[in-house]
Amino acid sequence: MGIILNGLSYKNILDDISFSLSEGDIVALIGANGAGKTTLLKNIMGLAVPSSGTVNLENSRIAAVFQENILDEELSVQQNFKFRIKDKSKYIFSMKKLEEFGISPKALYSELSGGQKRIVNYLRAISVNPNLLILDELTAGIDVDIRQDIWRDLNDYLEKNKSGVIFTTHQLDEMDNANKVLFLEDGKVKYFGSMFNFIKRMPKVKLLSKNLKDAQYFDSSEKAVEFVQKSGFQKDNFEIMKTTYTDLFQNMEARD
Ligand SMILES: Nc1ncnc2c1ncn2[C@@H]1O[C@H](COP(=O)(O)OP(=O)(O)OP(=O)(O)O)[C@@H](O)[C@H]1O
Repeated sequence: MGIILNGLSYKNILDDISFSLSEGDIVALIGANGAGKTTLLKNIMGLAVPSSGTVNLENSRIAAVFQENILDEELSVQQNFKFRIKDKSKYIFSMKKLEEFGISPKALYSELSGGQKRIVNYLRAISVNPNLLILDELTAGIDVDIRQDIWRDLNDYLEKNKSGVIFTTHQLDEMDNANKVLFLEDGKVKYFGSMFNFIKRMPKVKLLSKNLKDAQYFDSSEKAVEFVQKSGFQKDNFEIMKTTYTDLFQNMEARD
């Protein structure tokens, strides 16, 4: 399994995107609203044709979950799966998973909540045993405990199948699951590389103060304290805290 993108551009949305992934890579595709994440995934899937550049998928069996629902609304969940999964053991496995997630196989797909539909879409995707999963906002609008259940299940699948994954999310804590980060800004790659380096290059602490318009970022608490002392901030007028993924993300966007 592998993906190689070479200079992919799409209309005026994506600009000269190149990166490659290999087996077992779990990539967090992040970026602000409208950065081009979904458009990139659709180009990879062949649902949109690049204006220039190439997408090379080597021995990849891809399954995707996009934000739109693609199963038949008027059928039950069970009927939807029966139509799509020919292998009996995979079908039984999917039925078991549905029950683990508390979803009745007999329920009409149209009557499920938005979150339940996404779980069903995810289970349908893994039922075909893909070695590349494309997950666009899989956990959007899903309660935190169910999100954790989905990630536990997905990590279990990945461990057993050595599949690659590209997932988008606005829940930046989900980046913990990734080993690589692809950060898009205005359709361009702002960062592509290991999660480890992504975190390493970012500041460790942030300083908030009524005296500052924006948060200030520092490589160490000592440097933040030095700044506070130099600026003469009063004790109750500032706060120094550890950076979170949200800070990393905002800080990268604010750069250049
Ligand atoms: N079918 C389309 N035709 C024209 N423009 C489109 C189309 N789909 C998306 N766009 C535009 O392309 C840009 C990128 O959209 P895209 O949905 O890929 O962003 P995104 O990063 O996935 O955003 P979000 O986080 O909000 O889902 C946006 O400016 C959007 O308006």
